[in-house]
Amino acid sequence: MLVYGTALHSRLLLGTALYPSPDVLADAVRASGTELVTVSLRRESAGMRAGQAFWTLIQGLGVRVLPNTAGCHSVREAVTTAQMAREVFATDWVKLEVIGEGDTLAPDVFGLVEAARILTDDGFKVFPYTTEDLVVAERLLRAGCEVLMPWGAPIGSGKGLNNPFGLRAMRAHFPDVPLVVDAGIGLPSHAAAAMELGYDAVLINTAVAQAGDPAAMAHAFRLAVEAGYAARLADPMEPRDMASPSTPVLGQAMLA
Ligand SMILES: CC(=O)[C@@H](O)[C@H](O)COP(=O)(O)O
Repeated sequence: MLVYGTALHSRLLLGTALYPSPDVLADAVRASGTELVTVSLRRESAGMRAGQAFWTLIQGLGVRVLPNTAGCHSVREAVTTAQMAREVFATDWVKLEVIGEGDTLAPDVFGLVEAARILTDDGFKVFPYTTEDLVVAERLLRAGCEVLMPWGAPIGSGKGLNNPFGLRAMRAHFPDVPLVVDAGIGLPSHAAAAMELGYDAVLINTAVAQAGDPAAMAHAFRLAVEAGYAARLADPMEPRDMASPSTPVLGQAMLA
């Protein structure tokens, strides 16, 4: 996947929150084969000591970092958090979340577009966490975003792809824009389904971090993402309503 001029070979993006320990997180990152992990500035700056240890751990893993504005509920908060993250993590990439509603953690798409415009004008490479709404998607592209990250389902829900039709429409409408399903994926089969729809990558946190064996689950997601991507490249058959014999019969059997 080429995003903001950078080639990412792994199509699995991993969140770094909610792991039972730093060692488990490190094992999961390695098992996932990811090249890009998202980190929350708010979490890392909560305790200076812990923040520094976490940052040292991430740097040792040799992966690229995508700071996020998780937990921000206003444009101002998201923009300020992104600007601080740029200093702390020394990158102009930012996963932009502007949360609009507490029960579903649905994005505030109006605030998202506004914040995306401010940040791209300020030189950021914005990865917006959005819905599958095509109008919002157009506005985000016009605001300077070169990648879109629609939700699969609410963050942390593990529900999978709530609206495969909407995600399919988004893929068809933006054939050349890198698209990443972000949030709500609970199982490797959900990730494979996203890739089979033609998505370029998936971003997963909770389903790996909260698994009984996060490293094993990270490996399972890695395989699923590769399988789904390979299936998409292999041009899957179209489903049909009626049966179609898979063993065509020509002529009649010669029975004595
Ligand atoms: C960490 C992060 O970026 C999350 O906000 C992201 O949306 C992942 O969601 P899940 O935890 O549902 O995988």
